[in-house]
Order: sequence, then structure tokens, then C-alpha cells
Amino acid sequence: MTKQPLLEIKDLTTSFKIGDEYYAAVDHVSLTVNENEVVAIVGESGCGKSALALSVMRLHQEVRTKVEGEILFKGRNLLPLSLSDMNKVRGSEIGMIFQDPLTALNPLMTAGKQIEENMRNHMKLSNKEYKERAIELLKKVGIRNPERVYAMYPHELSGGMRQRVVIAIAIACNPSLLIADEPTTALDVTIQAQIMDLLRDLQGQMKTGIILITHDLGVVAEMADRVAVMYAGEIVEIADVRTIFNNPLHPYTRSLLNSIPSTTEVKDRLHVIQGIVPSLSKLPRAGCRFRHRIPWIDESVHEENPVLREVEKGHWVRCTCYQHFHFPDTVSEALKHDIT
Ligand SMILES: Nc1ncnc2c1ncn2[C@@H]1O[C@H](COP(=O)(O)OP(=O)(O)OP(=O)(O)O)[C@@H](O)[C@H]1O
Repeated sequence: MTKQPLLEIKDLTTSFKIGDEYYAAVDHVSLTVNENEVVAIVGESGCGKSALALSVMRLHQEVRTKVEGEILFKGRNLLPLSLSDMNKVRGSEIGMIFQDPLTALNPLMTAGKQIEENMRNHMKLSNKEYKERAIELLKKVGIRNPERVYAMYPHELSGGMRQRVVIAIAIACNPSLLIADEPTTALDVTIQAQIMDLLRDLQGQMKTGIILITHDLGVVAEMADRVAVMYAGEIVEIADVRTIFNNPLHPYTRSLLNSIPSTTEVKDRLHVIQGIVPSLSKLPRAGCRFRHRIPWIDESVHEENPVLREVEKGHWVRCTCYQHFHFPDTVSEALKHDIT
């Protein structure tokens, strides 16, 4: 069965005003999410993942943000839509799950009323039906005593319960796309797995497309169909999940995978990713943006204007430097470049 594109992000550039200048946090990014497909976006903090997600939802502050390109949702470009048309899409056809459930919820409204509020904006039901559906949704997201939780305020709920309520709000109108931005980072480790299991179950039942933004490569391996790796505002590699884990090519993807702690193998500290993503105004804009973090690789192997190239069906990589990449061979090589 061929998959239909649900979301097509075309040449998206999102820039923020800092001082008098605009700087692109998302730089000419194109990405497709098909129906019933989970696309993970991975990369370190500051790579532009949230800026990308918020652009799809059009949740950036308009005064200091420029969003250029096209975001086609079911074929319709979301960027030129009026606010009222965008509000019809947001929360109904596209649901969003934020990092921190406490800030995502209204502290002055009960869980049940917040779920109902989203439905009231998009669905015509009777008061009784809104309530029944809200309780049904609380049950669906794994809350055992939904009638009780319906009447509770966010501060009366644990972090995991709050995130379940956020998920209930996000799925209340049966969206065809969910955007989950680090949905478990604000939660205890023990609860994280439960929330990811819930998301996976819901995705299976509802066949929703999902953009899953995460640092957790374990979650990616379990949940994603395809993976886009972002570095410094650009996608540097994109492929199906199996290819990313079995045949990663870009030096950044390889470094990310290498930095996962292993329980079976003692990792050489030289193989752990070095340095940090530069701040937005200091991002390298010319050439291979990752080259500064792999200084032991000869400069000449980087392309001047690296573009994403399809190296095998569905597997795209930016910059041919991957053909020459290796981790530092020796301590002296690492020391020479001050990277230990
Ligand atoms: N409103 C804003 N104004 C100015 N700069 C911003 C704004 N929002 C984000 N940035 C900058 O844009 C870059 C990308 O940020 P973004 O939040 O998208 O990164 P991220 O990959 O999602 O990181 P994290 O995993 O920490 O959420 C960062 O340098 C960030 O500081």
C-alpha cells in the first residue's frame, strides 16, 4: 500500500530576530510525513527541532519570527492561512503534545473541562456528550479512575497523569497528525516508558501520523518509521529507522549513535561527541556545518555547498565528508585536536 503524504514541509526557513538581524534556526528544511507514519527528528539541543515543530503549528511570536517556505497539510499550505482558519486546523486536525505538561495545562481548569474545551472549539455535541467523551478519552489514555480525574485540577495530578491529560486533549478531535515535542523529558524516568508505550498504542489504534521530537534514541528505535537527523538548522541525514541504526553515514549521525551508553561494550571516551551546537547567531552558515566538531578530518573532504543527496533509495545524506569520516584513531590524534 503506498503511503499518502499528510504533511509536506518544503524549503522551510524559520528565522528569529536577535538585535537587528534575523538568524535562521531552521534553514531550508524539507520533510514529508505520510499518513500513519512516525517520523522522528533527532539532534542535540539547539539544532532547531522545536523551531520546526512550532512553525508547523504556527505558534511562533509573529513579530520577531520569519517563517518562509511551504507547509502543506493534506495539500493545503498552512502558512498563509488566516488565524481563524489556522485555529480550525490546530487542536483538531493537528494535535500537539508539549515537553512540559504543567505549562501546557491551564492551572485554573479541571482536566475534564480542558479536554471539553478543545472539543467545543471543533465539534458540535451536547453537554452530556462532551462530558462522556472527555471521560472516555481519559480512559483511553490509561487513567484508571477517569470520573474522578475529570474533576481534578492539574496541581492535584502527578506529572505522568498530567501528560496523559495533555495527550487526551491532543487526541480529542481525532487528529490525523500529532506533533510530540520531547513528550517525556519533564517526567520521571519510570513514567517516561509508560507515556511512550501509551503514545505507541494510540498511534497503532488511531493510525495517526506523528512527528516525534526526542533526544532518546532508544525511543526512536522503538517507535519511528523514519528518522531525520538535524544539525545546526539543517537535516543532515534522513532514512528509515533501520538504515539509520544499521548504516548511519553522516559523521553527526554516527557521533550521536556512538554517544549512546552501552551496557555490553566499554566505550572509548574519544568516541563520545565533542563540543556543543553553537548559539544561533554564531552558527556556521557556509560549507559543512559539522566540520568544526570533527577537526581531525581533513578540511578538503567537505563540500563547499553541501546538499542532501539520495545515496540509496530513501536514504539522504548531506556533504560527501561521510565518505572519509572516522573517529579519532588514537589518543594522540584526539589530543592534537584538543578533543578529549
Ligand atoms: N524565539 C526565539 N528567539 C531567538 N532565538 C530562538 C528562539 N527560539 C529558539 N531560538 C534559538 O534557535 C535555535 C534552535 O532552537 P530550538 O528550540 O528549535 O532547538 P531544539 O533543537 O528544539 O533544542 P531543544 O532540544 O533544547 O528543545 C537555538 O539556538 C535557540 O536558542
